[in-house]
Amino acid sequence: MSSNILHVSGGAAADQRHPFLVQLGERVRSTRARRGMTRKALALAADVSERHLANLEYGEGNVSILLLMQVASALQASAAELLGDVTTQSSEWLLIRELLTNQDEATLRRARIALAEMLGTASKQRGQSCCVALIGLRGAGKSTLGQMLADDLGYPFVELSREIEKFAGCSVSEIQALYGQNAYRRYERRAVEEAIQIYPEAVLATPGGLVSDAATFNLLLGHCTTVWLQADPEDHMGRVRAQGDLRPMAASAEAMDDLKNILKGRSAFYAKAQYRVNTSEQPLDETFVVLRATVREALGLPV
Ligand SMILES: Nc1ncnc2c1ncn2[C@@H]1O[C@H](COP(=O)(O)OP(=O)(O)OP(=O)(O)O)[C@@H](O)[C@H]1O
Ligand SMILES: O=C(O)C1=C[C@@H](O)[C@@H](O)[C@H](O)C1
Ligand SMILES: [Mg+2]
Repeated sequence: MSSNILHVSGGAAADQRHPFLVQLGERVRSTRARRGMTRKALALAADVSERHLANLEYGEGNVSILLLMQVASALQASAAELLGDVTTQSSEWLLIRELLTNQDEATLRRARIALAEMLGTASKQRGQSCCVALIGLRGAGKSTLGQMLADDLGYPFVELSREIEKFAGCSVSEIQALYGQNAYRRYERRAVEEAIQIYPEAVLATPGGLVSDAATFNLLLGHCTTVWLQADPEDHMGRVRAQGDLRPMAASAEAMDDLKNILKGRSAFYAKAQYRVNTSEQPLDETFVVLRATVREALGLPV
């Protein structure tokens, strides 16, 4: 349905209103009712005309983002609440959001860990898991150092990308090309679920993009001892290039900028790992010494 036929009112014409705008209007009305505000009072507080507000409430007219922000602010609600974000859809959700709003990162982290334990997405056992997951961007050294670490610990080494390819019966790039990114993420989730179920002790090399799926990453954080293998952008690029593989920066004239942006966008997620080892500070064998000591100490094994 085209969105330029929205200035209609009532009766059969109401059928032409876009369902999203109708629901948006209903949420504005119900939030206003919850706040005990008349339309007139809200219009005044939001500095919009009553006519405009009525259009919004009846889903007639494609409201501008700025006007929506004004209305949300006057209702002391978030724009997400008016837009119908899942985290605003019940009284419990709203109360939980309120509890977490304005908390610092450290408190939010404690809340996430407590929730994961309560909801069963974290391992029941307290302390460090013997399933060690290495995370980081492409070329961080997850496969190379992961195999070395597994050999040293006497644990199986699990390359999650290979597990994904086994489930799918084709390569990672074929999964992405043939079935799309969402299907790939489902395979990735399944590979993590199976690995943590099958192996009480293992070293997992994870795909670099895993952190972009919050549910899969929560699962990993809840069940594994996690290490972020960090590197400078130049090293990520140099190592990936040396392997003759330019994904995910292929076909980009500004490959380095892309890589830096990906790293910047993901760093806050990679940083949720319990430990981090900087692989750019020393050559491979010395990095392994640092990683080995970090993991052995975490697992309570002799260094
Ligand atoms: N200090 C170092 N730490 C880790 N790897 C290093 C270091 N110096 C050089 N390398 C080299 O960098 C490469 C890292 O590639 P590797 O395939 O292990 O990364 P990866 O994180 O598994 O990447 P991908 O996400 O593409 O699977 C290896 O060839 C390794 O020998
Ligand atoms: O860093 C990335 O975005 C990716 C890395 C690969 O391991 C795969 O996860 C996928 O090809 C995407
Ligand atoms: Mg690898």
